[in-house]
Amino acid sequence: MTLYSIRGAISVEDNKKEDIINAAKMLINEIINSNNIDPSQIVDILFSVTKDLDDAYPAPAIRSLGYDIPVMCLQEAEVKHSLRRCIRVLVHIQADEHKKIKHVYLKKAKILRPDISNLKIAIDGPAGAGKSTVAKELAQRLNIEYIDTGAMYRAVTLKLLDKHVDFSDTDTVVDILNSTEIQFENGRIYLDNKDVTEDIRSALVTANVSKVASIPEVRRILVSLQRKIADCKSVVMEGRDIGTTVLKDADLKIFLTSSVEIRAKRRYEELKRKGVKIEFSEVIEQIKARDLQDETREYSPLKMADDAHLIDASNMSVDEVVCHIIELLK
Ligand SMILES: Nc1ncnc2c1ncn2[C@@H]1O[C@H](COP(=O)(O)OP(=O)(O)OP(=O)(O)O)[C@@H](O)[C@H]1O
Ligand SMILES: Nc1ccn([C@H]2C[C@H](O)[C@@H](COP(=O)(O)O)O2)c(=O)n1
Repeated sequence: MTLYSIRGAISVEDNKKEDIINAAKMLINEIINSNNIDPSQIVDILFSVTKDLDDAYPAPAIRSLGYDIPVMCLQEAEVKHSLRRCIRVLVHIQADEHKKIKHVYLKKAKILRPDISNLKIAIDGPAGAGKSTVAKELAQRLNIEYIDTGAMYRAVTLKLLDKHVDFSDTDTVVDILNSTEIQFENGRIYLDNKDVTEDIRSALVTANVSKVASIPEVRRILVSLQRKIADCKSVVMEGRDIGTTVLKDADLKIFLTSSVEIRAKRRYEELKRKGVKIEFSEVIEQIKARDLQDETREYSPLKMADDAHLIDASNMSVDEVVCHIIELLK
């Protein structure tokens, strides 16, 4: 017999008896199911609750599930800025067989262990809104993966341009896509095993990517790949249709924007820093043209998901935006 410890946590909507009991039940059921436990293997259960949950103890959830297991409830240590309305649990089990333990974090409590909780954050918005800057920083702070879906459309565009493919020749576009490999590694993007991180930012790719991104077959293939990437790990994924199409069930959806003048100014300054010679008027026209094409395409256009949080970052620093998103996660 081996003794195993399983950790878990769940957030509770309101400080109401029913919500507390239901959340505790959901947490225990998920721990049992995802660890393939026979309830007779459970030795004891220790719950802790944050101070703001005082309408009921979570312990009755165990009895209402029909289990006769020793249970204890404690108050969690109060720590500044920590997750509110949260039930944490420690479950001890004894088993003859070897078990690979899965700790379970549900709802907003995923923020307690983003590394293991399949947390999905979707960030959408128009061109130059700061999506990649914010998504990268957020992913780094949460220690989870950052996926730039725009880079995937750019990589496909680069390949089609290199092969001089007519974008309206759908059969050839699909054939090429089906034999294309796109991978992210250490912040770099690889197209058929070649590092194309810089090449996909060229003016030619930028001018053509919206056209390629409006081809339904291209979107279908890339959306499926994006879902596969997010399937078994925590991600911050950014693009144009993440909240509306790719990750409809995301834990948090952000629609990030700024005025078109501010977006153009920031992009213009960025290009100047990189030594690119371009007029401000051209940058603003490019941004407007890309927005128009992304917003008006027939298939999966850029739009805010109904359940997304709107953030206008016109007067916010990157740090302010990231901190605001972390607060929304709690
Ligand atoms: N809140 C902010 N304050 C100041 N500068 C910002 C802010 N957010 C982003 N930037 C700057 O604006 C520029 C555009 O940001 P970024 O490339 O992240 O936008 P994006 O939405 O990913 O753009 P695209 O859709 O074209 O890929 C960058 O130079 C970035 O450093
Ligand atoms: N999920 C996505 C991501 C990107 N696109 C399109 C829209 C852009 O014009 C282009 C490049 O994106 P960027 O690198 O500028 O973020 O790709 C999309 O349609 N859907």
